[in-house]
Amino acid sequence: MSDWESTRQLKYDSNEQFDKLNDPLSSSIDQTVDDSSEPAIHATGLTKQFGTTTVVDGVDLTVEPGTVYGFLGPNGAGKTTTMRMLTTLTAPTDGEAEIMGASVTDRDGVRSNLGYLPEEPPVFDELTGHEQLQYVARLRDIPADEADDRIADWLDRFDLTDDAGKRIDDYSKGMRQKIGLIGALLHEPPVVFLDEPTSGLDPRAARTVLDVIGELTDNGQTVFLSTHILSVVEELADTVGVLFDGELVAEGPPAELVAQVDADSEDHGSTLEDVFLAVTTGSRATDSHRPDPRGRESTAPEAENGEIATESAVDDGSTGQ
Ligand SMILES: Nc1ncnc2c1ncn2[C@@H]1O[C@H](COP(=O)(O)OP(=O)(O)OP(=O)(O)O)[C@@H](O)[C@H]1O
Repeated sequence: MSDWESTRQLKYDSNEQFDKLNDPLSSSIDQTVDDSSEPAIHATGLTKQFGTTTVVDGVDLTVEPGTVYGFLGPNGAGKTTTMRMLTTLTAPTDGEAEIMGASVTDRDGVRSNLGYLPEEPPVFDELTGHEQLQYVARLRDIPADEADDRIADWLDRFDLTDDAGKRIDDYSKGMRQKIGLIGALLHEPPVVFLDEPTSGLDPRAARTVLDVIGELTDNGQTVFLSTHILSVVEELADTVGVLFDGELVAEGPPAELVAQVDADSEDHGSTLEDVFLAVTTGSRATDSHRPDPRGRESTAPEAENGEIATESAVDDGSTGQ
């Protein structure tokens, strides 16, 4: 086991803005899943700085179509920031990323190919659940008849039919989460980004979400899944990426990562939790030569000061829109 030190744990208010996620410009309907060999998600050197603080640092990743990519990392590692760059909600400071071959700087080209469920579901409290989904369907240019059918099916699937006429203001956290998830999937996007999709859900609803993710990939859709629930990743992910202090410090099929930790510790019976603990202990600032499970030696720069950027340096998310 390594001697890496404990990681810094920085938090911030990451409320998303509904109109940025469901923008009328992002017209989309019946996206045809691209069956070419083009990656669904491809990023090279993806970097984000807030002021002088680098929170995502040169991330390279490739996600093949029809697979689940499990995105792990400690609180404050940069997962949400990475997802916001990949979903065009914030502009990279450096590096490039493509979704289904379209650059994330090409907002219209990308947004039609993706669905995103952020940590805070983008819903209007004053609408009913049904109205909210109709609104999303209109933004996504889904024909009314088709939208009605899809909405009815999803509401039924998530046990929301009887509550669909109630204002979202009166919904529980889990009900809001379900509406947010349906909104992300309604236009059947080729690539879906899910940030803690089972958050607040009861076991039955959480199981439905996991089943749905399996069905999405069966259908050729790609799922980029950020969660702290390792059993979900173990069950679903074809590839796991672990982000730590803004760097992708481990990546591979779960079984391979586990086998590597087994080998390193000369132990058996390691789990994904052991992988997580092994690669996220210590700090990037002090471990410029920590072992890299992807076979690279870290080229981590000197210590960031670890401070949260000042207000003036905060990205308000308006960039890249
Ligand atoms: N707009 C912003 N301005 C300044 N700093 C920010 C901003 N957004 C994020 N950060 C900082 O970037 C770092 C990464 O945050 P991010 O939300 O991406 O982490 P995370 O891995 O998603 O964390 P969690 O698991 O807790 O959700 C944190 O230190 C956070 O304080």
